[in-house]
Amino acid sequence: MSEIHESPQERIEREAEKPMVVIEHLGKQFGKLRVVDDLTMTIREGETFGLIGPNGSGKTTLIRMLVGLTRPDSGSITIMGLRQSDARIAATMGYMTQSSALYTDLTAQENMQFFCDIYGLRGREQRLRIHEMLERVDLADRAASIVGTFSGGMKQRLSLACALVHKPRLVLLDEPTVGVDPELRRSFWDYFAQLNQEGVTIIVSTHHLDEAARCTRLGLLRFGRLLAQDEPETLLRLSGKATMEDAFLYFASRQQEVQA
Ligand SMILES: Nc1ncnc2c1ncn2[C@@H]1O[C@H](COP(=O)(O)OP(=O)(O)OP(=O)(O)O)[C@@H](O)[C@H]1O
Repeated sequence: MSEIHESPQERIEREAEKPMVVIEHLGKQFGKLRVVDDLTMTIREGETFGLIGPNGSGKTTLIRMLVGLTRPDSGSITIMGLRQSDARIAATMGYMTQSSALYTDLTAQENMQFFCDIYGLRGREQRLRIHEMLERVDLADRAASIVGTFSGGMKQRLSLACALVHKPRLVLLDEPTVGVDPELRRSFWDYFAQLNQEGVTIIVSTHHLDEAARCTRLGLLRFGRLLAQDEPETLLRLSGKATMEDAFLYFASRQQEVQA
C-alpha cells in the first residue's frame, strides 16, 4: 500500500509492525523440482512466525536459505534491513536444525562450549551463558553427562540451548518438537512466547497443526508456494473452518482451482 494514502491508524499499525525478515519472490529449484516458488512474505520483529506445510513443501529449504546455507536461484532476503549475504547477520541468528547437530561423544557443557566458540563467546561470559541456558532448558544437573546417553527430548532441549546461547535476535527452528512428548512440547512453546516477550523473533517450521495456534502468524506452504499468511484466527475466519487442518485444506483447494 502506498504510504502517501494511508490513514494515521494505518501508519501507526505499519510502524508497529517492524519487519525483521523480508522475503521477496524467492525461488529455489533442485534439478527439475521447484522447491520454493516465488515466495513473498514478511516476518515481524518479536513474533513467532510458523511455517506450516506437509513433508516436502519446502520449509527446510526456505530456512536454509534464510540462514545462508542454501543459495536462492531468484528473489531476495532482507534481514534487519541488510541483505542476507551481509556478514554482520550471522551473529544475530540462531539455528536449530531438524536433525541433531550435537556431538554425542561430548558432554552437554562441551557441546555448548563448541557453539560459544563459534559465536566468539569466551571466558566468564561463556561460562555464565552456558549455565543460564542449561538452567533454562532444565539440564543444569546434566552438564557433565555425555550427550550420547541423553533421551531424544533432552537432546532437543540441548539443541535449543545451543541455538540460543549467543542471544540471537532471530531464531530459526526447523521442526524443534519432532519426537518430543506433549509436556515438553508445551514447555517449548511457553519458552518461545517468553522469547518473543524479550524481543526475539522466531521462525519455526512444523507440521503439527495444533502448534499453529501458538504462533503469532503463519505462512501456509504447499509445493513451495505460499497458500496464505496471517494470524491463526484470521486464517480460520477467512476459510470459515473450525480447525487449522481444515483451513489448510481449504487454502490448498483454492490454490488448485487457481492453477486449473
Ligand atoms: N539438496 C537437495 N537436493 C535435491 N533435492 C532436495 C534437496 N533438498 C531438498 N530437496 C527436495 O526438496 C523438497 C522440499 O524439501 P524440504 O526439506 O525443504 O521440505 P520440508 O517442507 O522441510 O519437508 P519435511 O517436513 O519432510 O522436512 C523435497 O522434495 C526434497 O526431497
